[in-house]
Amino acid sequence: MTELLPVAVLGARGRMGAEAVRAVDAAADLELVAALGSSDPLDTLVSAGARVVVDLTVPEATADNVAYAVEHGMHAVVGTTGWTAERLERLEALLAGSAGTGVLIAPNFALGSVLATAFAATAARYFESVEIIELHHPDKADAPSGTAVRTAQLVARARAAADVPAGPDATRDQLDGARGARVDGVPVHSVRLRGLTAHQEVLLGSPGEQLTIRHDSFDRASFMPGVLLGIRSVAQHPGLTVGLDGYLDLQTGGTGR
Ligand SMILES: NC(=O)C1=CN([C@@H]2O[C@H](COP(=O)(O)OP(=O)(O)OC[C@H]3O[C@@H](n4cnc5c(N)ncnc54)[C@H](O)[C@@H]3O)[C@@H](O)[C@H]2O)C=CC1
Ligand SMILES: O=C(O)C1=N[C@H](C(=O)O)C[C@H](O)C1
Repeated sequence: MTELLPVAVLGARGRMGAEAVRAVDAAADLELVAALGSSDPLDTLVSAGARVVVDLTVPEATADNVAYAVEHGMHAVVGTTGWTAERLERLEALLAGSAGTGVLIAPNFALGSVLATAFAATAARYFESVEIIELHHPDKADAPSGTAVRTAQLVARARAAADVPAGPDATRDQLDGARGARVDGVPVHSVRLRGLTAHQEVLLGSPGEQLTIRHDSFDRASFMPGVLLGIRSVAQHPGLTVGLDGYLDLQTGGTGR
């Protein structure tokens, strides 16, 4: 009989965590050995024998959770937002001393979203203007979304590599925030609206034309194939991978930091 892969979920009683618990439970090759909430001790991960830890918690907790997993030789699959450049650098330093341990930080587990971001990065060099609108449910803790930040970073990277100048913008703001936040120079606008789940539009404009790249997650089920792919693949990808595209055969140039 093939051995089951022991998996723990952190944030197990949250919206994403509860969905991940169900997905792991339903997978014939995985065994859910721990499902932890905010008041459960991390030591449980060791006593339960977890090999892969899935973190779906909050930006304030995720870095310490992942550090604990890495320090104890467990791989981590992370969907939680809030991974700044400084946090990623600290994690990379930690991973340098833990040969063989893999961490996947996936701003978005939905395949359509990963593709939409890749398409946006590909298109970005061909248009004068690029702006991002992300739209989410109003219980979301953070803005802008991790997906929008990642998309803006990859768009900016692609435009810089092709020497595309900043988009034209003669507007003077009459109110702070009217033009959104800038992520690496790309305007990002955040909508929070009851009824929504997770949505994003990348608007690309040039004289006389517009390309809109839109992705919609209508249900958190959309994230589960990506979560399962991450769990099953993370051990084969030692070190840090940012973006599920790092585990897929996409030509985005967007993997890594
Ligand atoms: N990468 C992706 O595809 C997706 C990522 N997310 C991100 O995942 C995170 C969670 O999102 P939701 O489930 O909607 O939030 P949520 O608020 O429903 O769930 C978070 C859960 O984490 C728990 N928690 C807080 N600190 C903890 C700790 N130290 N240990 C264990 N549990 C802890 C909370 O009590 C809560 O139950 C957010 O950062 C969100 O942006 C959400 C959807 C998809
Ligand atoms: O909080 C959410 O819901 C989501 N968070 C992630 C993000 O911030 O990008 C992924 C997805 O957009 C849903």
